[in-house]
Amino acid sequence: MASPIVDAKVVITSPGRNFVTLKITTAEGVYGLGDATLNGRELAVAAYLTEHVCPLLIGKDAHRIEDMWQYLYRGAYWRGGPVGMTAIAAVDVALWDIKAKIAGLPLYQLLGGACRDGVTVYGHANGATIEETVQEAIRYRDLGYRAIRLQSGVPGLKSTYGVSRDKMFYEPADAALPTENEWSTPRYLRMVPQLFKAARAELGWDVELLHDVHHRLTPIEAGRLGKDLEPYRPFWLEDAVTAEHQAGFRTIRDHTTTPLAVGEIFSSIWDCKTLIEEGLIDFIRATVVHAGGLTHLRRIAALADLYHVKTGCHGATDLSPVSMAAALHFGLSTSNFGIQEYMRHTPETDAVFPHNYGFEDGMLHPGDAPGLGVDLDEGLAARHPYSRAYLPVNRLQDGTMFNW
Ligand SMILES: O=C(O)C(=O)C[C@H](O)[C@H](O)CO
Ligand SMILES: [Mg+2]
Repeated sequence: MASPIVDAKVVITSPGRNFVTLKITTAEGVYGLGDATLNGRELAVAAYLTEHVCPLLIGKDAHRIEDMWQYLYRGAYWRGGPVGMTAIAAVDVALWDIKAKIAGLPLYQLLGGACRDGVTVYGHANGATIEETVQEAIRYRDLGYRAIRLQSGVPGLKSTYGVSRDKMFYEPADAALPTENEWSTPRYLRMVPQLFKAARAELGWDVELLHDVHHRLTPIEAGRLGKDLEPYRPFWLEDAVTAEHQAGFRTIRDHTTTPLAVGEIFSSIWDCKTLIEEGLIDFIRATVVHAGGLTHLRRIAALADLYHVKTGCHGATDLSPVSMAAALHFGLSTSNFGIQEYMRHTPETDAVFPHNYGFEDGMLHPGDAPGLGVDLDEGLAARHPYSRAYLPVNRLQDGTMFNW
């Protein structure tokens, strides 16, 4: 039985940070939500959806999710890219939400059912110094986290990626024009092994420790860091080199057994096909909102499974609760799930997006409400108008423009 789409609209709200949400409604009055947030470029996706995608949806059958995906991807001559793939993701997730609501089942049941008790997540411990970061990691462990990402300030640098004032709610998109960060690879490479040594001494070995390089090393520098960290058995080293320099991962692999993760900025399976097939990575971080939705992320995971690569989806605050819920339904039902990033949203964001998922004992569970289990309070959303916010840019200490 068909469920014709009668409305598709974009809601932009900023309860502390910007979010773009697509709401699709069917003739029966069932609606589904899809996240379309692309940090710092939100209005580009909003316009793409409103001007070029929403008109295509009206009258189409909401149940034909695969066909809709192919229509929007293959049917568009200009394929791929973060803006287009985020827009497709929003449609895709909203349609899965609708289908599961109509079926009266939590979405993970339609994706094959649970294959684990919950979705193990990692939290973010950070501090201005190694001591502060380790104290934060202890706090996260005491909150029940079994996996913790460690990011610390670097002596001699006035600011560093991953270190924030507010410890629970890290928000890098912090200004109406980009903040300028400062970077020194030698200073950083001296700090990280000391951080892991101190963390293992205090936390022991029962907790997984992760680290995000945030695209800042050359392959040989990353190989050196991976080797230096081996004694402390990190769960992964993330984005060790720029994501587009795929051959760089071969060099890193030649020098270290530290597991490698990449992919939060990937838009499609084509961005990670070689990395997966050639065994150059251990975790693929492609995420539901930026890689074409659940339909496409499941394809990526299926390819990765063949090569023993696990998922480790991006889950920063710029992925709205709609994306977090979709990631949890996906993680619960995907056999080669590895870990899920979990940066908590602020209470203001949670109020705009009331949701069913909950954290217990180091794991999130999406809950058993039909669909995604997330709603959008449009009245409240309207009280938080869009406010332009950029991610920072980064320069070396001599002023050279660098990767952020
Ligand atoms: O969460 C991570 O691993 C990140 O690297 C966070 C990103 O910088 C952030 O989501 C960019 O929008
Ligand atoms: Mg990252």
